[in-house]
Amino acid sequence: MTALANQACEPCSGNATPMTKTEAQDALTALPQWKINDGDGIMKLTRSYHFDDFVSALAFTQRVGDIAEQAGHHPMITTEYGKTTVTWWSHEIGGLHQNDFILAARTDEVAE
Ligand SMILES: C[C@H](O)[C@H](O)[C@H]1CNC2=NC(N)=NC(=O)C2=N1
Repeated sequence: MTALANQACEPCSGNATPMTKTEAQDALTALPQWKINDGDGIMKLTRSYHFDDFVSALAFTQRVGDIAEQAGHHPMITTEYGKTTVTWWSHEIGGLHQNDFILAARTDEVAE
């Protein structure tokens, strides 16, 4: 498990400050396959994973769901034939928090 994936998540609290764009870009260096998009004005961390079929994409989706439930922090997941897209952000603060980067790293850990 990578150092980032092994970090403890902080409890989600509405009074945390969202990362600045610079802070998010810096944190992104630890997650080279991930992208930051803020098309709707909220910075989000996203990556697509490719699989041979729908069943594999769905099984990965469940593994990500297990990570989320364990952490109490949840992504948006789109699952289709051969592809699962995972997007992390912190709803309560309307942006990115270190928790999102930790959980993105944990997501990479369960992608076979
Ligand atoms: C009550 C519950 O713990 C909170 O609503 C959690 C649930 N999961 C969450 N997931 C994400 N990504 N952001 C949140 O702010 C969040 N809040």
